Amino acid sequence: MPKKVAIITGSGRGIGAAIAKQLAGEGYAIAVADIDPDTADQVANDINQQDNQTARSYVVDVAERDDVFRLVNEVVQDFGQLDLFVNNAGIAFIASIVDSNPEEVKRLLNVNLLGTFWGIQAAATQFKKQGTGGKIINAASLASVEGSALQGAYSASKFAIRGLGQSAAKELAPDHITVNAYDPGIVLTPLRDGIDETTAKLKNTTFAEQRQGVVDEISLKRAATPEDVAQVISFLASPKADYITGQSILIDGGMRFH
Ligand SMILES: NC(=O)C1=CN([C@@H]2O[C@H](COP(=O)(O)OP(=O)(O)OC[C@H]3O[C@@H](n4cnc5c(N)ncnc54)[C@H](O)[C@@H]3O)[C@@H](O)[C@H]2O)C=CC1
Ligand SMILES: CC(=O)C(C)=O
Repeated sequence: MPKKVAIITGSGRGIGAAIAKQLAGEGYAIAVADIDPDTADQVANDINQQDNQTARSYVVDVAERDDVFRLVNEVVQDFGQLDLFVNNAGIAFIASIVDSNPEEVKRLLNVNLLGTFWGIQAAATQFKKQGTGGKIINAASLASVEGSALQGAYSASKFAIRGLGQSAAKELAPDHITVNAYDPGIVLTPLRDGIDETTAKLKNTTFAEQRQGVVDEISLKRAATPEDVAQVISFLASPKADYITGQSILIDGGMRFH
């Protein structure tokens, strides 16, 4: 039986790399798609070195609609089909709304929000063409349920991704396409390190103190690993989640309840 095929954007490192490795271990052929060709190659090589695991690397800037459609076409040419699209790529910066640089704001919205929009559009177009149904999973965030100071653009992008996912879930259900999201809290990745480094500078404190302050807010008293998050994507991608759509799952160790 041919392997199911998954595209994971932003899978050259961090949460995306953990998702790629988790799903490869579960039998998916993986398209490791990232703007950084070197890290994408590295993750694909790591996967291919495991017994019976398959991956290929692809370069994509998710902010570019043509790039995202080209990615889907290339993956279908290489692997014959598409079953799962994970819109994981995302960027963040820390600044007050008043001080936010307009170019940085536009780039963030282009990558996080429009990148997810194009991903849904390209994946759903392919699923409809195949007539197979499919699964789309989007990276939202704890920042999609509660805004934080110094994360205005980021929070706006993540709230919007949740709304977009709900609309897509309703529109695509007749084609047996489910659309869900994951809402991590604090995950130990380069993106989170960047947030804590900048926040520490702005608050005139150390990185260690800033990080500890954040971890103190987590009921489980530890930040998540990328592998913690990948377990939830594994569930959402599996047949166990066939009857779940339009949902967003908090993975924050009990920081917020709603
Ligand atoms: N780390 C955390 O604490 C949290 C992360 N998230 C979300 O999870 C997702 C993954 O985050 P991390 O792994 O922490 O980030 P990361 O910065 O460690 O990794 C992101 C990956 O995306 C790639 N990327 C960036 N822009 C891209 C573009 N335009 N096109 C294609 N690839 C691009 C980067 O090259 C990198 O490999 C993001 O959407 C982020 O907003 C959500 C909540 C918390
Ligand atoms: C990076 C991120 O999504 C949070 C919640 O800080």
